[in-house]
Amino acid sequence: MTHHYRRGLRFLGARWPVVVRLAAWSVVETGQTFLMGYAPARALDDGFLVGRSDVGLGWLALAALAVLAGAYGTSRVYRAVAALVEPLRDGLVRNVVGRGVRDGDGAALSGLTQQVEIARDTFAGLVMVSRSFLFTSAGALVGLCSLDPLLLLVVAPPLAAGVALFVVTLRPLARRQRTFLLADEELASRLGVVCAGLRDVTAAGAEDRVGAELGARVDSETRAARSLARWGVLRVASLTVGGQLPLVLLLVTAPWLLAHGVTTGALVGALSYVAQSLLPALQNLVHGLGTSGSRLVVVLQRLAPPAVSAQPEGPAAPAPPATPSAPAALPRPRRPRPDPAEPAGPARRHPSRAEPARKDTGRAEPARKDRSRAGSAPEDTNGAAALHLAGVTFAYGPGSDPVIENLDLRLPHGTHLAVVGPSGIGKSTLAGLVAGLLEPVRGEIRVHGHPVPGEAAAGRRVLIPQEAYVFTGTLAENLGYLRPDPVPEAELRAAARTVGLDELLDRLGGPSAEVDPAALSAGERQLIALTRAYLSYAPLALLDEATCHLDPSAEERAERAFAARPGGTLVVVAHRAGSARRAGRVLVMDGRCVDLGVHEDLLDRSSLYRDLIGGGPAGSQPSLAPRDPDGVDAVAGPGLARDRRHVVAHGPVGQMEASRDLGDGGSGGGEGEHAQLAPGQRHLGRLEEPEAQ
Ligand SMILES: Nc1ncnc2c1ncn2[C@@H]1O[C@H](COP(=O)(O)OP(=O)(O)OP(=O)(O)O)[C@@H](O)[C@H]1O
Repeated sequence: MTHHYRRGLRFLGARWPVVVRLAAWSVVETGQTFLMGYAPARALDDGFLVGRSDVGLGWLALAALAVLAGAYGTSRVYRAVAALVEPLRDGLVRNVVGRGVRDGDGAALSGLTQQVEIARDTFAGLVMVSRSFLFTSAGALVGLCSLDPLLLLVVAPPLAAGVALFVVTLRPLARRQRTFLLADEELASRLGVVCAGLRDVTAAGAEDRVGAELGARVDSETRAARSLARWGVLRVASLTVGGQLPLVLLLVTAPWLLAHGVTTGALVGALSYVAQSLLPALQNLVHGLGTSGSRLVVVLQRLAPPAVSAQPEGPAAPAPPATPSAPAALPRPRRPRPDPAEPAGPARRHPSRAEPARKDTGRAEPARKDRSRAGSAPEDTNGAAALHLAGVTFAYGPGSDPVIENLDLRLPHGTHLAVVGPSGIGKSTLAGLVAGLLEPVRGEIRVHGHPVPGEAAAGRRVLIPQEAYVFTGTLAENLGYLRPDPVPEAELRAAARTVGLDELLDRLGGPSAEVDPAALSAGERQLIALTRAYLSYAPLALLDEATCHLDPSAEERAERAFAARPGGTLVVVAHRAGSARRAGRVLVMDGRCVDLGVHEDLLDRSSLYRDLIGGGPAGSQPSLAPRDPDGVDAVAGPGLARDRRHVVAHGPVGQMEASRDLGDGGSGGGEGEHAQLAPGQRHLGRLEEPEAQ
């Protein structure tokens, strides 16, 4: 900080003519301070108290003239201050613009020029308050002395003690003020970054980490504020001792002063000096220097050329942020950093609003570059299913009804499962549970034998939600986002062709074309998200209405692409009937009941499924989402998969418990078992798919 004081003195020294002009006009301004106490004293003693009203009025008129002269002086003072402050501003602007042009950082430049304005205003304020205190106290002390030196004896010691106390506390207080300011700015800038990137935070499952980081910053600001407040008490004490104690002393010692020749007028004049000049000037000094001084130091430190910028003082002082407009930010999408993918706590968010499990897919197992090996998963527990839910129960709150209750589900590698059910029944919740975005209250979920949540499981599944996440960057960056290694262009183009992104890829100008997410349609964003997931090494793909903005043929192409991924397993939260018909298995969710089967069988036995699929002209693509405006009532089209190999289902908890015994005996799966069911009747037992497809 001393460095800044020295620079400040050098700055003032180089402009001594302006400083002299400022002092001269301050003297004119101070004339009114002197007369503020002296004139009433003379008006009383020489005028009104001795019956000479004309003299009294004359002194008062002189005081009024002094106020006018003082006002003129003040206006000239402002000009002189401007002449002092503007060069500072010009110098700072030259400095930051030079840096901005050199570094080519426009955002930082705009932030810094804003700070230059703050520096200029703060500096002007400082010049005004310190100058005002200097000249006001000089005028008042000279006035007191001319009235009676005894008055000086009463007023000067506490004033000196107050100023001394203030000076002593100035540095520690400024340091704390600075720490607080930095903590406050840092918190504000981090909040700015986090708020703008909430989507990314959710996408990365980083709420806990970001929350903890922000919490630590809030705590650090609170600590800084407390420490500042403690030192602020001393500042108030200096004000009390220097400004208010003289008033009290003047009143208490009044009899003694009068007995020692001080006149009534002089006493009134002294009170006027203290109450109207010294106290306000001291107040301004204490508040102005204490607050603006440290603010100026902080801002100057930031604006100073790096070579001369001082290190923050004090052990608790955090490093200043890079700039307010370009703070050290969250990982930017263009240069993604691996993030912990698995949220640790219980249910926190709606999965359909979440983003794909990002880098976790590749990061968990970076060596697995061979797509054909993805499904074989050599590290997986022997014989493990692609997805296994055992007794999974989930509720959104401790007092809420479970959305999913005691669900068992086992999908072998290569399964293509469609999940259907009325709106709000829990399809996205199921996807969120498998994706590790939500944590079951009870039960266990495993992906390729690895527990969810867990890093190994995170590396083996990818969730594509309805809201496709596309960021500003090149198409290749967007598409390769879930891959730890660079994606060869040929592979990228092949994936785009398979999923149905090729047309957009060509239209945008190839993989290196910049993507403006706002300029894309929702369907185009979905195609990008789908291709990105397709390119990932995660063998289990969860499509949660991820194709709802595509037309039926584009949806079919994308789903078939995922279903055909070697070793890949596909779970589709179906948006249209076509998705259910295409899938090898369909899971019908109906509150606490679920029903698992093949499309044809479900049509036979599940009235809910029939309702969801609807009845209409053959070949149409009815929507499974009742709220979907595109939904058309239609019968399931031709070409249905007539796979009746296996159907098992379970009912509500009680029934299921009872049925397990039953089911264990009879759930070997197969047509015979299914044939025993009347249409629409639920088959009670454990939800399980045979390993063989
Ligand atoms: N974050 C949340 N907090 C509390 N309740 C939630 C939350 N997200 C979903 N729910 C509730 O959980 C139930 C299941 O929601 P979910 O989104 O899983 O249904 P869905 O079958 O996917 O519906 P849709 O087809 O409309 O997307 C609904 O009643 C929903 O209101």
